[in-house]
Amino acid sequence: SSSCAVDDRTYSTTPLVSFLQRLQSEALKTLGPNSFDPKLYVDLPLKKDLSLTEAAFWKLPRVKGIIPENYLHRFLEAYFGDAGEDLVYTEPEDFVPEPEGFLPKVFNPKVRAWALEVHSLWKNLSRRVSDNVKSHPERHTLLPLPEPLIIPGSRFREVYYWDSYWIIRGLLVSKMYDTAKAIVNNLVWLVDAYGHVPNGARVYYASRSQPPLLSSMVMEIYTRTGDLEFVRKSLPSLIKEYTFWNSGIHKVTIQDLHGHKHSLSRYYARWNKPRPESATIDEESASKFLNDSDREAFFREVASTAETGWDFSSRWMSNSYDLSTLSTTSIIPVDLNTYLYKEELDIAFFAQKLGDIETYEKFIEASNARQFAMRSIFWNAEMNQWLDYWIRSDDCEDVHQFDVRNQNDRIFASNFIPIWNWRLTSGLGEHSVIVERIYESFLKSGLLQPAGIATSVVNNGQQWDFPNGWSPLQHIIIEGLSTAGSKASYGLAQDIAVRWIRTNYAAYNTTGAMHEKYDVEGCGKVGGGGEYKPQTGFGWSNGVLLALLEEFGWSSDRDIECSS
Ligand SMILES: OC[C@H]1O[C@H](O[C@H]2O[C@H](CO)[C@@H](O)[C@H](O)[C@H]2O)[C@H](O)[C@@H](O)[C@@H]1O
Repeated sequence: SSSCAVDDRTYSTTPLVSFLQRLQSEALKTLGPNSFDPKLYVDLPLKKDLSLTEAAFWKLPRVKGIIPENYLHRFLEAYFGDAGEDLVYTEPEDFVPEPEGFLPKVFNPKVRAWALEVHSLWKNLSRRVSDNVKSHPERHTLLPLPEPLIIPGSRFREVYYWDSYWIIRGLLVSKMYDTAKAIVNNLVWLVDAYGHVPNGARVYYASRSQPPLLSSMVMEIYTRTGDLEFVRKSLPSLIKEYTFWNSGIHKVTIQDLHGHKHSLSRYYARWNKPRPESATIDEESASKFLNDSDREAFFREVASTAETGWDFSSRWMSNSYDLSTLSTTSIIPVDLNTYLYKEELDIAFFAQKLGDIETYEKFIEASNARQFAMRSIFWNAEMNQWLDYWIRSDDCEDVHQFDVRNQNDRIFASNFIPIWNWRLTSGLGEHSVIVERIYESFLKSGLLQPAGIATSVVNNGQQWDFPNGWSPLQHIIIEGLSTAGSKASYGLAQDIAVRWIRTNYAAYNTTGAMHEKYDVEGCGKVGGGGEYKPQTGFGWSNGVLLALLEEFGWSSDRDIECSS
């Protein structure tokens, strides 16, 4: 990690989070590591004031420094509600069992019945913040979002930033426009409160964000509903969020070989301690660091990696098999800049619709500059992929000098994320030729597997690596391939969608659930690896499934079962 002097101010933690983290660490000593989920403890709502709770905690007996299990259980019961209790179930008002015009291209009766079941899962995932949080915010780590919301599911019992984009894509297929707008209104509320959208709607997530897709959410909703008033209300927050990503520690300047200076963005959390939701794990991972400043630098990389949404992945490690080599803050990521490019175009579009020509022109100019920057810094014409750029850890200049050897030529699904917006290929050559090259490069990459697109080609046990496939990455690449304007790449998009839908279906039949991630080596296999047990529910997988079924349909004579 970098030893350069940077603005390393961090968020301060709250007394409640510090206490719950202490409880988490004591609970681990009592209960042991088997099936221990550290996040549970920082999600516990207090029944009484913190001072009373803390006083009772310190009075608990300890045997050889450990709280006996029966005492711990009694204490938890007396002083805390259940994790997740501060969110209450609420039936979405715009839910109907079979919306009019639902999935008109899905004819196969089995697939239709299943899609309707997945559609009905929105009801399971629908919540609102309980009144207790509003009356006693200091007893909860949950943030008091004003409107109804949809959670990813299982241990992810609160709103997540980038998950919400695919949840909204699915809600739009389900014609649940009000629920989709409520999600955006909540995120806008968060931008107004924090200046950015936190990773998730818990106070312990506030020091970092997640991949910025807020403008994309507004765009999808606008495209479906034409609601310009909704755009007008959201636009100031989109601009505020844009500033967060393009200033201060998130902004990096790099000079190319022709002397052009480019501004690009990176992930960078304002946090240099263990992540509260995984503090026991982070403490353990940091045990090899002997001095405080190395530990702090490592914790900063861990939190910044959580900001990427890809936590954790060899993509952020200089040694693919060693988590302690995380270097996220020294990496300029292809996907983040693709999302920001889109944000610039979206803001320009909205501003033009609203007659704000000055903002329109400013954001068109910004998008042109980022397009040029991405072409100059990320594009690799030999591989026909966009590669993350690594800033050397000893390069402390304000302006970094481009060196092609600092492009990371390892293979990740993110190397193809820019195809989500084909305007990013302008200046690279004739469109049809570039499409063909990228298409070939993707086919040769090793990412395409029997059940979908792998996240990387390295199997190191991390969850954002091989053999896991994640719905958001399938969706972006499929959408990119399908909009390239080439028959072959549309065919490939459809082929990947069919593989993904089949694997989701097979796993749903055997497990009764939609999953957070899948193992793409074989049809019907669910994902694994990482620091927590695989989760079900699952917001973004449901959203992507519905969006793919809407785009590609399913004919009555196409089998849904895994093909042998
Ligand atoms: O508790 C560990 C980490 O869990 C989250 O990350 C994973 O789940 C999120 C919700 O589906 C998803 O947005 C993220 O991409 C996943 O890696 C959380 O976002 C992390 O910040 C947290 O440390």
